[in-house]
Amino acid sequence: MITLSNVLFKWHAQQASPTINIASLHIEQGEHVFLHGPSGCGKSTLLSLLAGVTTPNQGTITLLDKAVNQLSNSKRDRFRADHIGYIFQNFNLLPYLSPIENVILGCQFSKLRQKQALNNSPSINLEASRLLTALGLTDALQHQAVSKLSIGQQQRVAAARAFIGSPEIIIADEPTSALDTQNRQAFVKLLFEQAKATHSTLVFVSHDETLQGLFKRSVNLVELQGGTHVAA
Ligand SMILES: Nc1ncnc2c1ncn2[C@@H]1O[C@H](COP(=O)(O)OP(=O)(O)OP(=O)(O)O)[C@@H](O)[C@H]1O
Repeated sequence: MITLSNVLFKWHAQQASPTINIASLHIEQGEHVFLHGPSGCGKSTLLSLLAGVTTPNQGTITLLDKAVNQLSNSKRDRFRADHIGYIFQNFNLLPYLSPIENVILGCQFSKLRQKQALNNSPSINLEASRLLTALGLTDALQHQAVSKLSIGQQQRVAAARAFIGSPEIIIADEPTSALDTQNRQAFVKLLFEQAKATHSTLVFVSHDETLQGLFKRSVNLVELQGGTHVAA
């Protein structure tokens, strides 16, 4: 569950208008939301607020009944590690590690997620492998260096890393931009399956309007903010 209430955020105090100005946004647990809007309208900024990487100047961001903007930095880091899986645009994988090793990193900083991973499989390694298989990465590919994988295969590794330990919230920032249309749609469907299995909320950012129809709910960030965005 994600709730934003009267959230204002400026990157610089002297900014004339805030980058983020959201009176109200509510996303139910387990909902899959397509977040879109023109370049520069604040999508990545909103994701960093949701992930607690930045905090708003005003307002409240409530995730899973916790007002995360009121937590100390260290508690916010803990909350993020325990409850949020993040799929980055450029995947942020460690190229010299194998897919299995990269996926395990997803729960390295969270005892809670390690425990939850062990609810599914006898070891964290086996759980990483189970997720990679579910996301379509063959066993043979799971043990070689990630740098030898195709972009589409790397994307599956990034997704498995976000899902390990069943975090309640998955944030995906333009994860499909390097793929062709058919593979983008297939990847989104894989994310839906995984998110459904763990009843995770999915916030998916993309410029690609062809993906919008796959989602039950889409949020246009410009409209959400009152339609005031002026292209940078
Ligand atoms: N770290 C930062 N420091 C200062 N300003 C920033 C920073 N990150 C983003 N901005 C500014 O905030 C505004 C929104 O940027 P943001 O990256 O959130 O937009 P976006 O909708 O994700 O764009 P895109 O679709 O091109 O990725 C832009 O004007 C940008 O210059």
